[in-house]
Amino acid sequence: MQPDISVKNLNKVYEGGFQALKNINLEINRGEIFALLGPNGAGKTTMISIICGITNLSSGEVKAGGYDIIKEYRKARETIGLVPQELNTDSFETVWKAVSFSRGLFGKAPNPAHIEKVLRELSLWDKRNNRIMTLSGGMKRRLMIAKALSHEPRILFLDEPTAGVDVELRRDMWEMVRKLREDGVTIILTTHYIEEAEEMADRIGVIRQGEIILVEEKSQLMSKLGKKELRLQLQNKLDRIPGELTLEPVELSEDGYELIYTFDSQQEQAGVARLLRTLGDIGIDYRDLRTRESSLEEIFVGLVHD
Ligand SMILES: Nc1ncnc2c1ncn2[C@@H]1O[C@H](COP(=O)(O)OP(=O)(O)OP(=O)(O)O)[C@@H](O)[C@H]1O
Repeated sequence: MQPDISVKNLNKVYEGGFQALKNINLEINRGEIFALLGPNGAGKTTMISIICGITNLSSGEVKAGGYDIIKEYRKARETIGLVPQELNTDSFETVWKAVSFSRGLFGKAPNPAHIEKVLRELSLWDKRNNRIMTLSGGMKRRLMIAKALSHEPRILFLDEPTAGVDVELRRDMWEMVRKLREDGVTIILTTHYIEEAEEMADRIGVIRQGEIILVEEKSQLMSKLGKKELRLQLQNKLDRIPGELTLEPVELSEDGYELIYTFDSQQEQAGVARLLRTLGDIGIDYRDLRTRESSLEEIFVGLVHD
């Protein structure tokens, strides 16, 4: 199957000589939710802007919906809806007019039924005759999405979609993005909230200093790079790790009441069984035991700050 977005050997050098993107290769499949993670200044917005035709590329080839973004700009652009970071929507216009106008910009014939559907899905239907300036911040954000969806794009870019929104709206937006995916829309989002990627993404790409350093299915990423931790609360305090355990990846908590055993998520559980057996053999009792898996956040921090 042809990917919805295809980026080949993409480079971006800004005027002044700063290279913001270095030989990016990436394919995004139809109907997936792809999260692009990276620290500030890594190149996320630059990449999105190039794919959407807002910024020129320096070299390489980019296709959206199968169309070359330079040679077939209009067709490529038509396949894309972009929800930018900035909310630049303070106006006297009504919600309905603003969304209808956005559709017109793409040269598409009016389709009130589609606009109604979009407004209803984004819980903006009741506000359709309200002026934009009277909307709350959260509603303005929904409006940005409605505008991006007005021309029925098959690809939706969300640049930091939930930055600064409250928890409830964030959950609503996640729900909405999932619904869009069910409708077959391909979704690419950049986010600083690792939780967002963890919750929603099918695949995750990590970008650092203009380079894609990893692209992986979320589940594989978690199991490949994730760590598990077993914490044993001891019946009696230990002053140091017993000699029988020195070869194991075990640490003792500062207060001496907890043994912490760390192992790879993929590793089989034999190590745990061996540890518990050894503890039994040398007479160390424990009151409780807990396991914990590392979060995507810990994996991400490990990747970008080494
Ligand atoms: N017009 C420009 N001219 C020169 N350098 C630029 C320009 N725009 C961006 N840059 C630089 O390119 C790099 C990538 O910026 P970009 O905005 O793509 O990062 P980002 O990953 O989106 O960051 P953030 O998460 O902070 O939005 C940064 O070092 C930035 O300073």
